[in-house]
Amino acid sequence: MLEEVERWLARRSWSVADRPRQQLAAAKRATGATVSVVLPALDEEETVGEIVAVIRRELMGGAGEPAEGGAQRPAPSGRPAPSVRTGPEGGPAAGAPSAPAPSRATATGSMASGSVPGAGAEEEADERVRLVDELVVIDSGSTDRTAEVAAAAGARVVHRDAILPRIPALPGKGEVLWRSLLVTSGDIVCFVDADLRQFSADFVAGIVGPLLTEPDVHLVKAMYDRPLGGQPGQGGRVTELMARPLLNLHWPRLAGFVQPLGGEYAARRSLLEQLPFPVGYGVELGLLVDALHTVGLDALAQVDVGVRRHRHQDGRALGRMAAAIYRTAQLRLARGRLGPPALVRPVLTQFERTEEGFEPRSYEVDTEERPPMTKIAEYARRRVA
Ligand SMILES: O=c1ccn([C@@H]2O[C@H](COP(=O)(O)OP(=O)(O)O[C@H]3O[C@H](CO)[C@@H](O)[C@H](O)[C@H]3O)[C@@H](O)[C@H]2O)c(=O)[nH]1
Ligand SMILES: O=C(O)[C@H](O)COP(=O)(O)O
Repeated sequence: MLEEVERWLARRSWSVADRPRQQLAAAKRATGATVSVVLPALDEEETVGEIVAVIRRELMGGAGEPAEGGAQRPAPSGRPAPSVRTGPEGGPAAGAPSAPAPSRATATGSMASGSVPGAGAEEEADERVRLVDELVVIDSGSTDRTAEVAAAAGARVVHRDAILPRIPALPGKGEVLWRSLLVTSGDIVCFVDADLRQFSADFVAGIVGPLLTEPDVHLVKAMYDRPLGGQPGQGGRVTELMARPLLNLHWPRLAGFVQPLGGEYAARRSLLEQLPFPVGYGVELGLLVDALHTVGLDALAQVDVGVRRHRHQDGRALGRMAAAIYRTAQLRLARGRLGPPALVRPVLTQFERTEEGFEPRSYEVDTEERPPMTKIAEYARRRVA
């Protein structure tokens, strides 16, 4: 792992528990920033309603329901506490150095020093938590009841074809994220997948938080454990098999992202409006690489929001997703969007959830090649003999 990435992990990886919602609400008032949440949705009638309801209830002042009390909420059990540890490269957890991993206090040091005036914890007891100003579901061409369910739960629903009709919509998730910028107005735009199960409002509060409290942060991705078939850490197959190797080898500065493909991320509109959006599943990798080149690594961050459960696609569908991601990378490489000079010995950094957080473990990538056997003297001699 690059030293720059180790430093970034210590500075720019947090846990949702680091920024209580009341503190975020105060920061939001102090800065006057507005927040839009966008849910791209293609046939998500089973899950979209619950996600909309949770966001409205917990982050939009309850929409008629009792407001959250002024006391800071205790962290529910299972809430992530630590963020990312910068540990030894390639070593097991037991081999961790005695030097302390970046603690939560370290990670939030800039907040503690009051980077946003008025963002202290002493807020009025009856302050409602209004972190989200608008919630929009962009219907990506659903044939099920996604639009009705989302509207009934309280979202504004906009069909992709109703946005910018001058340019006919192309299929794909990136297309609707791009179009969403035209029908939302928040200074901060927060994307959340509509297929999440057991959704927690921490997903939104976690990634919007640093954008409200850290003026130098421009894009924040969620990180989480991703179970698959009941097994922790086994989800995110395209992430592990395609995106992470691509990023490590071509953009090693982005190797510290635990979930580079995750669909939950928030960014300043001022950044998003400058970036091209791949229309399909390449959009996350494309935005990450282009954001790196536009605002630099220190303007990017990640926040641990717990566990992500979602609808899993089958292997063939993931193969098509992987191809789109590879193509997105290829286009950026062709445009000269390269990271620092290739590492002499390329490494792959993976992450493992431990009690302390996500622990990076780096492995050398096989890179040596043997010459054709005809170049080997012993082989030539053997043929003569
Ligand atoms: O044409 C589409 C396809 C998907 N979606 C929505 O986009 C979200 C994510 O799509 P999904 O098929 O569930 O993606 P995953 O298989 O979960 O893929 C992961 O990896 C992708 C590639 O980076 C990301 O886009 C996803 O957010 C991320 O969850 C869901 O709300 C979908 O309804 C659309 O709106 N339009
Ligand atoms: O992000 C990914 O890698 C894909 O969404 C696949 O995720 P899954 O393996 O958890 O289905």
